[in-house]
Amino acid sequence: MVANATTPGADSEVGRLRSVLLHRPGNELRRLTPRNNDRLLFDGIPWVSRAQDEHDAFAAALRERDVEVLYLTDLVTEALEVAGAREAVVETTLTGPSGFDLGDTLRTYLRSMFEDATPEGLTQLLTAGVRNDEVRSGLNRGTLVTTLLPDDAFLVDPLPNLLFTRDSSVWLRDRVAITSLAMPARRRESQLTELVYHFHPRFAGIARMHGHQLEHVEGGDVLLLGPGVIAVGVGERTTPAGAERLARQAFAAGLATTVLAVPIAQERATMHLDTVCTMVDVDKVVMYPNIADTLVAYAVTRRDPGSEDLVVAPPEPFLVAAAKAMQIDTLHRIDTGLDPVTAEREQWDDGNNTLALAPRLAVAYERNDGTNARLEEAGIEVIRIAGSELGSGRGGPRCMSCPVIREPLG
Ligand SMILES: NC(=O)NCCC[C@H](N)C(=O)O
Repeated sequence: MVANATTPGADSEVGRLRSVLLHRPGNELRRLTPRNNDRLLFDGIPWVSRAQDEHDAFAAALRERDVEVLYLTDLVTEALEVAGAREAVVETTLTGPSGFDLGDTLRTYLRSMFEDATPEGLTQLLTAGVRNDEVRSGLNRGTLVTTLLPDDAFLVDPLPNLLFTRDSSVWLRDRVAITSLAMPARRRESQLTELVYHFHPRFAGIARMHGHQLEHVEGGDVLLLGPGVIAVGVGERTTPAGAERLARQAFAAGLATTVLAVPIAQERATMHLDTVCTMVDVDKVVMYPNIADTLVAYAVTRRDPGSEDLVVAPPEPFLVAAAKAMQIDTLHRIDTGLDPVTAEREQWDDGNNTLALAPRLAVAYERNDGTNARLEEAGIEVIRIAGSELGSGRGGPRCMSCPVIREPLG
């Protein structure tokens, strides 16, 4: 089954976007302070109401182009109404690695707090987290844990990076892969996407793959280059083992014939493949030129249909390997900037991180003048959005969106 206007699924980066999952920034951003922002993966302290305005304008630009906007927190709240959902998420939040530092008394207290909350209230607790000083007064005698932890210790971490819905799930044709996020500050995010895709009635019967407890894969590293061709960045966030398992699963489910494993430098500027390269047309990418000549891909295929054995080809220049796998003559590259300094500045500000709404129609941050001009010279219509506050988390329009329905390319 391939996506049509109503069936969830996406099999390309540029097919007409019909439905998208976003997260409107909320109280979880109000948790950021100069002492925790590095650990929580923000480069500064965003002005929250302005970030919300910018995000609302992003959502409005999508709706104007007939894209349905789904909000993650609405889906979580609705999923929590379904029998079994609350118990499942309370368990994954308070036990196992996420609840390791709580101790039994506090865990019991938080469990009853979570069980008594309304669905909206529980969504708030799960997204904005819980600070020590918020519960200490409610506990009669306190616990050793609440007594010894500082006031501002998080008993349940806030999730400011929920803003980047791209990373915690990814649709591959008619299946959704629940990802496994590498950074401790983001690991709980895919407990929420798991909750939504498991329990929300809208996704009943949808096949799920990968899994939040498996090897690390993040959606920002996964690019659906064309029918049957998936590129997977391998670096800070997606491990070689994560890419290998995703490739195996994609082959087994008939979702791909070639997976391109693309090593990227393990550093913040290149945390995901979509920070250096996104598609803006069926045969065009906007790409960070400073690495364009050194980026390589290892084409991974199956030895033969039905076989578990993978064949890994020697590395080739990324654009060459991609064009070959996509069976096109050339995958054209539009550079982020003409000179290396502009290119580096605009790559940092997510000039490469565009969201295609259709072939040759892309949403981009307005601040990247050079890149946007070059996109337009290349025949791409650019929908500019403000991102001064949104960008403080280091992610652009692609990072902030998870396509749920894209029409197949005609
Ligand atoms: N796909 C993306 O590149 N997402 C951006 C994620 C930014 C977030 N602050 C992070 O460090 O994970």
